Amino acid sequence: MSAIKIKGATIFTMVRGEAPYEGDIFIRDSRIASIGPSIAEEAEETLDGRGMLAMPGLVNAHQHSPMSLLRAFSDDLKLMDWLERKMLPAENRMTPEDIYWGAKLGIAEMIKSGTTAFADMYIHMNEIAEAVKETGIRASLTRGVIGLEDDGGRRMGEAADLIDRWHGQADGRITTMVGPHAPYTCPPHFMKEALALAADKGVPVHTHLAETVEETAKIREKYNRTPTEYLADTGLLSHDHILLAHGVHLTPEDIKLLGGIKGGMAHNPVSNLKLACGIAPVAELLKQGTTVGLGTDGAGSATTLDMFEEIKATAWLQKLRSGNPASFTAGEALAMATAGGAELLGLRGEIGTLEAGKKADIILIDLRKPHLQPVHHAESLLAYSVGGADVDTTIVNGCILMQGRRLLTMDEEEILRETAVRARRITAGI
Ligand SMILES: CSC[C@H]1O[C@@H](n2cnc3c(O)ncnc32)[C@H](O)[C@@H]1O
Ligand SMILES: [Zn+2]
Repeated sequence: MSAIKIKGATIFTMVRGEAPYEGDIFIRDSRIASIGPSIAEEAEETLDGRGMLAMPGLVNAHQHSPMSLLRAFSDDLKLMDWLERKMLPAENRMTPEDIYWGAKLGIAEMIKSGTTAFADMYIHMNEIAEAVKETGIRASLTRGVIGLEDDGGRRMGEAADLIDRWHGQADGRITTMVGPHAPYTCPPHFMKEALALAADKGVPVHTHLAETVEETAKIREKYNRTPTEYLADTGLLSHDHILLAHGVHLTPEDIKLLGGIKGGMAHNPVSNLKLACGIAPVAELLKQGTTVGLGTDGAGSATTLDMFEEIKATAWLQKLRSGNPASFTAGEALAMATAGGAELLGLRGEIGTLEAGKKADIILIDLRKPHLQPVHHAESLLAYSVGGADVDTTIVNGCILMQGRRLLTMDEEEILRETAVRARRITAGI
């Protein structure tokens, strides 16, 4: 039994309708035991929350964590060129060890910028799972599978092994999904095979959808469908839980189809901006009843894994798109980065808000800085002024992973040393 008390913080539970208040949080083992204006019970460890804002940890709902090795490696290309000419050749050179260190680099950045849970899709997933287990973060892991090559079967086998070996491991911090990569890399029979595996194992499906106009044109030419209709035809949209990434190019009919899904859409605005993919119709999806969370996508496109950047970009893009600054609020963007992401990872009821009984995934933001004062409206400050570097403390599953900006479960120097050498080797000459 371990207990931690956060004392005298500004608590922003992010429970709908609750305003921030001064108070304490008492954590016992992995959960919030009590939360309120004043808690008398003493704990083995007390964190001084004065000057800090406590809020739910951020959930990065779509990521490729080892792509941190490819950060700032390739700019100014369209998605297909970027993927085929730069990312895939570099990925083909990555060893399982590279993946392990790349994932650790990504996880270090996430913990340092307030992300406590993430959804990952990549290759060599055992190494990513080991990194998640060691570092203490929470993750939903997916072996990305592509059905265009003749070893798709082996990859599907690896997807099944990942689920058997890791689902529910690391004190329940790891869950898993099945990941057919995208409509343009997975023909119908392969999509159906992936769906059958997900149904058999009882796990969600995680896939990319409708990211570019080129994808839309390709799927129209091949199947005379929109990418969304294509997924509906293969049965994926009727699965028990589906995590879709992007959803930039959607027709009104597509949006209606997506209104009925269980799971939701991960919006990745920074990656979509940088690759000039477009602006996703987030407001329309929400109106239709689709849950929307936020993701960064890999650092190979977004360049950072700072979810506060995604929160800002989401609110600003939706305001710009509608031409109405009142059309999308700071609170909506924050809710997408917390409760929305929790729903997408299948963890609603466990994370996403600060409530007694929920998992203790909490971040403390140090507000004692010129760019964070005065505090008129906490939501506006969090959405528009706070950056990842303002996170002082990160707690996952009741364990402190960062305190005073110092990582407690990782050797930061070692990670920087290892990844610098590996990144150079992987990208040489590409
Ligand atoms: C087979 S593992 C996942 C695979 O996805 C690639 N990827 C990274 N970012 C994107 C994106 O924005 N759209 C499509 N695919 C992407 C990554 O490089 C891996 O190869
Ligand atoms: Zn992606």
